[in-house]
Amino acid sequence: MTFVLFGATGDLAKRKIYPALYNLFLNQKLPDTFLVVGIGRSSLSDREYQDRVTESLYTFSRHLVNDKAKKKEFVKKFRYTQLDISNADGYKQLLEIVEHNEQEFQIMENRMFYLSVAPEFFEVISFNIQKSGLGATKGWKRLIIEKPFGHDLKSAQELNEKLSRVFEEHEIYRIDHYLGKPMVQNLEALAFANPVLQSLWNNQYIANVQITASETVGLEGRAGYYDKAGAIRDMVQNHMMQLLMMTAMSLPKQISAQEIRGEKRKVMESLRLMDKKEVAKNVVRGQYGPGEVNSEAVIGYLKEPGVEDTSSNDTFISARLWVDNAFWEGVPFYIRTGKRMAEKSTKIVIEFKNPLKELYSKELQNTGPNLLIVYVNPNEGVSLQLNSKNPLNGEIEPILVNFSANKANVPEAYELLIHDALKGDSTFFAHWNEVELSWKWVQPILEAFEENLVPLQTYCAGSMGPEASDDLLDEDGFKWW
Ligand SMILES: NC(=O)C1=CN([C@@H]2O[C@H](COP(=O)(O)OP(=O)(O)OC[C@H]3O[C@@H](n4cnc5c(N)ncnc54)[C@H](OP(=O)(O)O)[C@@H]3O)[C@@H](O)[C@H]2O)C=CC1
Ligand SMILES: O=C1O[C@H](COP(=O)(O)O)[C@@H](O)[C@H](O)[C@H]1O
Repeated sequence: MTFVLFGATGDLAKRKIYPALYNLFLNQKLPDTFLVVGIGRSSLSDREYQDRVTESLYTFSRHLVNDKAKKKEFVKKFRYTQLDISNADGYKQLLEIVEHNEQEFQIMENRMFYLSVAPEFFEVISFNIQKSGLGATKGWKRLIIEKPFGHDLKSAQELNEKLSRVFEEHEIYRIDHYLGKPMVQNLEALAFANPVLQSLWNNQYIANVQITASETVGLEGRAGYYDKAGAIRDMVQNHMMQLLMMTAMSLPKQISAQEIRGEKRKVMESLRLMDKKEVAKNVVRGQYGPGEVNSEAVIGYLKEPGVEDTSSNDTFISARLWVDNAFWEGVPFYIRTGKRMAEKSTKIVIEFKNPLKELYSKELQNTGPNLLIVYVNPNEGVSLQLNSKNPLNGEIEPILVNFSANKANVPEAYELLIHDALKGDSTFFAHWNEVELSWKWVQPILEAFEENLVPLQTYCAGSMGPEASDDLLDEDGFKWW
């Protein structure tokens, strides 16, 4: 297999892709014969490129690089080609290099094209892969692409149309790194391996579902991208919607990529679309002001380097969604995500109905609802909030039954995903249908923001977002957990 990596000198390659490949190599999960052909604009010799790969392993690999011989064997597989992505002629030379190496090292003609470059290059690269003959292999060809997939519904559809001239849907692996997180991959197992949960996973027992992805970081030098994207495109259209699909999907008859993606698609098809005039009733749009995060003073968004002081970009979104199918009719799904919030936490909270409270209101006055909490990041685990009698005072009070996953040596999201793509398993990649349906839900929100139909609420850095976000749940008699 030849792993053709566009963007080989970039940040993602250095932080995620090389360490992931190295860990797969150590665990013997890469094909016996493989070669990585890295592509960038910079001028580098193979040796200089290999040194960069080595440096990335020392800095970012989850395994210590203490076996020098193994490390040497691994980096020997890396070759570098300087190529301007938009220059069609350069791809002929790239084909020659790939073919030469395939022959010399008897590598099977399986080619993985990984586009770790800005999205405006996706189209030209795929076009040139086809035109140069790189895509005409005797084995398989696959494409891994990073987000963002389009800027809105129309641009996503156009991009997909162009990619699908070169790659069939089953050859395209759209990375959403949230789908590579072990606890997200565990969601379906939690349901199918636990009949007790499975039988409760519907509107008869569940009062609401809350999905939070809060971050403490601010812009991290990415103003150029983020100020145009906002939380709505950066997190909601992709990661939050994937978490929603994974939570709301019904158990498929078989655990296969096709069936799971089919169930996710059904969720998206049942998602109630909003008219842009309804957006303000269901979506809260926020931007952080100055404040304190982890006991340190931080500046507000408008003072961040690279951000115009008139920017109305959203750094926080919360929203109420409805999945109009037989399982979820009447159950609100709430999502919230933002930068510069009080804590770094991604979690899914299922709040169960509490019919007994009506009957025993006096006895159960100190109790809480039953909650199932799936901690995705940075902690991984599951908690169940039950009510139990406190032997000290005889009161019935909430208690938490906790399971914390052992994170030692758990593969990182990119490792799991690259391994799946190499095996041809697309279960945890975003299918085009999911991406398109997700943009369909997001599109009226983009338009409402554009036309200023939704007030921009300022929140203090270090808080859990604007008050309006709490009000959204309060209207329905709930609160964020
Ligand atoms: N970094 C991250 O953590 C994440 C990134 N992503 C996505 O991954 C992709 C890559 O991001 P990132 O690595 O951060 O980007 P960088 O800006 O760090 O790297 C961009 C890469 O593209 C190469 N490049 C740019 N223009 C050309 C050109 N004309 N011809 C050839 N090569 C070119 C650069 O080469 P050179 O250095 O030689 O100029 C470099 O290797 C983006 O789509 C981003 O949205 C997604 C999630 C997280
Ligand atoms: O894709 C992105 O995700 C990160 C958050 O990822 P996590 O794994 O740390 O939860 C976010 O910071 C970034 O803005 C976004 O592009």
